[in-house]
This record gives sequence, structure tokens and C-alpha cells, in this order.
Amino acid sequence: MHKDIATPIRTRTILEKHGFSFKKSLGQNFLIDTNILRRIVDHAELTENSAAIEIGPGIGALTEQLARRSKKVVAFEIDQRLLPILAETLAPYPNTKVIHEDVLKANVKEVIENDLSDIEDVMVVANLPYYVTTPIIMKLLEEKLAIRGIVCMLQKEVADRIAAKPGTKDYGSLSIAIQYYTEAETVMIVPKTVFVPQPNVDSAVIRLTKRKEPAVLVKDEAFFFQLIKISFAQRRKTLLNNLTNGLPEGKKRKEEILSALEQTEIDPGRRGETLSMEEFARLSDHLYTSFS
Ligand SMILES: C[S@@+](CC[C@H](N)C(=O)[O-])C[C@H]1O[C@@H](n2cnc3c(N)ncnc32)[C@H](O)[C@@H]1O
Repeated sequence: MHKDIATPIRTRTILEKHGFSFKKSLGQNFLIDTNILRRIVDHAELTENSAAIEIGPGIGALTEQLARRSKKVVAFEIDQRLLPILAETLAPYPNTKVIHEDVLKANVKEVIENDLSDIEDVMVVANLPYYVTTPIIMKLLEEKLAIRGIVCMLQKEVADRIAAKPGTKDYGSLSIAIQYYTEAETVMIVPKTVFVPQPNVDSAVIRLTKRKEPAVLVKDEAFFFQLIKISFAQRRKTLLNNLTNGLPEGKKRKEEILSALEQTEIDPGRRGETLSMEEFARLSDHLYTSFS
């Protein structure tokens, strides 16, 4: 077995040897604790027949643990300066492949079809760059990729919002958008001390297990998500207020909204944060029909 990358001394040695300096703008906070990395990988429940897609391998600390526990790892790294480092640290792991690309611009579907065509079980596992956490997760879910789920480290505050239930202060459009596609749970809280440099915020690991079907079936997905965004536009306002301000202009708009609320048995005085996803779905279908 090769020496673990993720120890404070080994990480420092590798970085110094290559004269690497962290770029805050790329969310570069590297993990230096092998135990934490192993526990992250545990939560992905990989087998020797699984593949992992990693976003932002850094110097390969998580990649190494994934390579030991799966058949193949494909990692997207935006920072060219890390490529020679990764070539060195991942040399003992021929089942790894690094793609030098911004994951937000990458064709991940094609990578799964080409590089992982022989693999049935694909998980995304990552210590995400915090400046683009939400766009990355939403991209992976909206593109309806053939993956079992996502296990990723992110800001604790974002993890709380993603896993929040109706009626709580963290519940909002992000909770619904992600829980529409997945079952979301926070599986670990991670202290700042296991990163170099230490981030300013607390971190958590979440597991998103993809649903076979979305959590609710709606007539029009785009309208459903638009309705949710509008319903949370001003959290302190009532649903009726937010909907009247946010939905497209129309002569009878307010009456239509009131009638849809009445028919779906939703009190117009409630706030968006109290509505379950099922209630939003019912309301969305009613309004969609009366608006089109
Ligand atoms: C939080 S660090 C994680 C590094 C390593 N996986 C670890 O756990 O130590 C985030 C990594 O994502 C990379 N990164 C940032 N933005 C990216 C993007 N848009 N696409 C791919 N990689 C990105 C950074 O260069 C950095 O290596």
C-alpha cells in the first residue's frame, strides 16, 4: 500500500516541491485527514465494480481513497497547475483519469458513456469548491445523468438548506429543487481543522440518493420550479403576495391565484416555507392549467 497523500506533512511536502500556492478564487481547501476521507468514501458505498466521478481532485487525496475502493475514477480539475502534481501522486493508481476541464462546462454524460460504459454503478464523490457548490449539484441532477447519487462535502449552511423539511427556517427553493430529484441527508459534520488552508465556514458531507422518479409528478417542470422560486422571493410575505407579484401579468391574475389556492385547499395567508412539495405540485398543476 502506498503512503496516504492526506497527512499534513505529506501534503506540505508535495505542495512545496511543486511551488504550489492556493487560489482562493477556485475554492482550494485541501483535506489533510485520511480518516475523514475514508469516512466520506464509506458513505458512497462503493464496490469493486463501481466507478466514482470526482470534481476537483486537488492533489489527489480523495482520488486516492476512491481508487482503492472502486474500479475506476474520473476526476475533473479546472486548475492546470495541479496536473503535474496529480500525474505524480496518482501514478500508483492506473484506474484513475484526470480531465482538465471546468466541470460546469464539461459534457459529463459523454464521459460516463465513453469512459465508464462498462460500469453500472456510478457515484459522484467530491469535496466541492464552495464558490460553485449549488450550480455543480444542480447541473449533475438536471442533466439526469446515469448516476446512483452524490456524496459531497460543502458548506454546512448549504447542507442545512438542501436537507431542510417544510416549516423550518432553512427550507426553501434549494431544498425543493434537490429533494425533487434525490433523497437528501447530512451524514457528517466536518471541522475546519482538517483542511489547508482552513475555510472560513463550517463544513458538512451530504448524501443525495437519486430517486427513480421525481418526488412529485407535475404537468410542467419548468412552471413548477418557477412557481417555487416566486413563492420564496420574499420569505416574510404571504404566498398570495409573492404569487401576485411574481406571476406573469394578466387581467384576472389575482382571482385565478385565489381560486387555485382555494381549489387546492391552501390558505392564501400561508408563507411558502410551510408548503410541502406535494402542495406546491398541486398548486402548480392548477395554475398551469388556468394560465395556459
Ligand atoms: C475544496 S478543493 C478539494 C481538493 C481535494 N479533492 C481535497 O479534498 O483535498 C476543490 C477543488 O476543485 C477545483 N475546482 C474549482 N472549481 C472547479 C471547477 N469549476 N471544475 C473543476 N474543478 C474545480 C479546485 O481547483 C480544487 O482542486
